Amino acid sequence: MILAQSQILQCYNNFEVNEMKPITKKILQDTIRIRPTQSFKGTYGKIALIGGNQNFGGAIIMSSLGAVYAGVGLTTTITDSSNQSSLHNWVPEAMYLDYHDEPAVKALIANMDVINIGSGLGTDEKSLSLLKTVFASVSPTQILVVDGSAIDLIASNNLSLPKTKLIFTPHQMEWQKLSGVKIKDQNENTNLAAYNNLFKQQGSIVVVKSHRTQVLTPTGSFVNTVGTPAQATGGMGDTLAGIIGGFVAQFENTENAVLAAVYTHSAIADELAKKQYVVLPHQISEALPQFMKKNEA
Ligand SMILES: NC(=O)C1=CN([C@@H]2O[C@H](COP(=O)(O)OP(=O)(O)OC[C@H]3O[C@@H](n4cnc5c(N)ncnc54)[C@H](O)[C@@H]3O)[C@@H](O)[C@H]2O)[C@@H](O)CC1
Ligand SMILES: Nc1ncnc2c1ncn2[C@@H]1O[C@H](COP(=O)(O)OP(=O)(O)O)[C@@H](O)[C@H]1O
Ligand SMILES: [Mg+2]
Repeated sequence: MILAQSQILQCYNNFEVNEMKPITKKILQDTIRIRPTQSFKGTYGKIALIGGNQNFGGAIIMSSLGAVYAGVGLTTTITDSSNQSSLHNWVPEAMYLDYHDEPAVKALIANMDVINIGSGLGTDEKSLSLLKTVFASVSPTQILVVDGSAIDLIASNNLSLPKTKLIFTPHQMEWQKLSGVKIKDQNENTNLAAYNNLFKQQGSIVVVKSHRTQVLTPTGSFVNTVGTPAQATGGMGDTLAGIIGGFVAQFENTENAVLAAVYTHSAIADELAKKQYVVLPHQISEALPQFMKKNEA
């Protein structure tokens, strides 16, 4: 069978559309900016991170560490009161608010550039109520990073999504719940098809985490080229969510900021894994300022 030229072009175009582009080191120089002399903490964004129930306090602490060490100007951690002193031991730069005080939560998030929700949030009634409050409060100009338990809650309660800039960070099981694509069937084509059906139109970004994380955006799809099994430890995704929040709060192009955060998280792990059997999430955060300095442009 001989294809007409227009059909060949169509095949080529389809191929181009489905081919995921590699995320490489170049994304760092496209994203991480030398800081202007005339700036102050307000220049680098305000973030609130919501999560960490009595059992999963570590998750929101690791996430907060990621955001602060990524350089966001002001960070507030909204969590269960049992986590307050550990939070301040680990990261005194972060402010604290009790997540049971929903009127105060509403008032605070109104002033944020970025809100992260879900790391260690849990899936009980309290968690659901908080998620609904946040969904009802966010505005279209804010960025909402949705991780962990918040993804489970959306899927199991079939929640409708708020009209804001959404970034989802599911691991493969969470992506299965959110998209309906079973883990065994997840690949570049099925993930992209589900993304196009469910998330593309509203302009959301989805970070499907795995040993080679995919980033699906309205303008293209990308696959990470770095990362190590030394990262396979609890809290690694919580940390990534914090770094993503920190990058999108500071850097202008949201899509590039997400790609740069995904690359940075794994590239630091690769570096540490040259000398360590396992890389701990907090070590990645602590290495961020030096890594970002080396790669600013
Ligand atoms: N120190 C802490 O406080 C931690 C809290 N965490 C929080 O705990 C909550 C539940 O987390 P998870 O749903 O990850 O943990 P779970 O262990 O509750 O659930 C994950 C389930 O998905 C399955 N699964 C299949 N493929 C997977 C993949 N590629 N990656 C991960 N799981 C896969 C697992 O076998 C498991 O059954 C989240 O809010 C999370 O943020 C976790 O991040 C772990 C550390
Ligand atoms: N074998 C691996 N190679 C590279 N990266 C990995 C590997 N295993 C896990 N990761 C990374 O670790 C993180 C795990 O995320 P997640 O399961 O949400 O962790 P948690 O919820 O415990 O913080 C993701 O960023 C994923 O890409
Ligand atoms: Mg997770």
